[in-house]
Amino acid sequence: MSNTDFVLAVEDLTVSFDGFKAVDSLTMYIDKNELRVLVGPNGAGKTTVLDLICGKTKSTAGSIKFNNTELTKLSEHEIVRSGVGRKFQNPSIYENLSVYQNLEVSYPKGRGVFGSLTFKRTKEVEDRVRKVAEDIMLTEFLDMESALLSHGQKQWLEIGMLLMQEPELLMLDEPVAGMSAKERDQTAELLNRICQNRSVIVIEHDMEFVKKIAHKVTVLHQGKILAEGPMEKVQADEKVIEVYLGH
Ligand SMILES: Nc1ncnc2c1ncn2[C@@H]1O[C@H](COP(=O)(O)OP(=O)(O)OP(=O)(O)O)[C@@H](O)[C@H]1O
Repeated sequence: MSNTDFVLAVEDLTVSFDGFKAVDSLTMYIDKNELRVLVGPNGAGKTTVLDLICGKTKSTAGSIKFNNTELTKLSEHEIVRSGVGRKFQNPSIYENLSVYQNLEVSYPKGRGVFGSLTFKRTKEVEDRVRKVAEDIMLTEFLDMESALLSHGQKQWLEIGMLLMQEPELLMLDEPVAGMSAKERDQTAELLNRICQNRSVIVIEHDMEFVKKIAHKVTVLHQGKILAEGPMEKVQADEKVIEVYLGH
């Protein structure tokens, strides 16, 4: 299979911090419309992998190809523009704006100083806002000030703000942290819905949640892949059991 069959092809990716390899010769391929979950004990390198993909951290060696474009040579900004969206753990929404406005300002043309000055609410933007609001279950809250949303709804809004840019690859770091059981179920449905049109990489510790969303799971340990495959296979893997039970 050539690299062009994958949305994302990570090959021999390594990053050293003062000689310590946080990610060590990692090779991983993500398919179109795949939902991949990265799991692993604390310090395994999960966040660093996402930092490398979005350009926040520069690699020491190796390659990251997104639709066959080499990302390791691009700036964070260029990576976003090429179609990679990243959500960090803490929501960064504009609390004093309505849900509608938060989505609206995230529309690519409305971005930047020049963009916001010349920005007009067009039908295209409005249609996108409404579609995204539906995807993130916030249609009824479009006019509400975002500060008044629940913690879970704020997380969904931030996912929505990323969806406004129609990323082909979306990366989420522990999206259900702090959510209620019901919100977790709803988030699983949300993710299953949005990966129909894009690839998604999620870092997650909650194994019940992982089971509900993962097409495939990659287990990281000390910067390397310990196991990879469907959840049932990975859960039964002796190396994985060993690492998780800490023997
Ligand atoms: N900028 C940095 N400088 C030095 N060391 C770093 C840096 N970023 C990460 N590390 C180290 O790399 C290792 C991997 O960290 P990382 O945050 O990627 O792990 P993780 O799997 O996401 O863990 P957690 O589940 O706790 O978030 C850790 O030992 C961490 O201390």
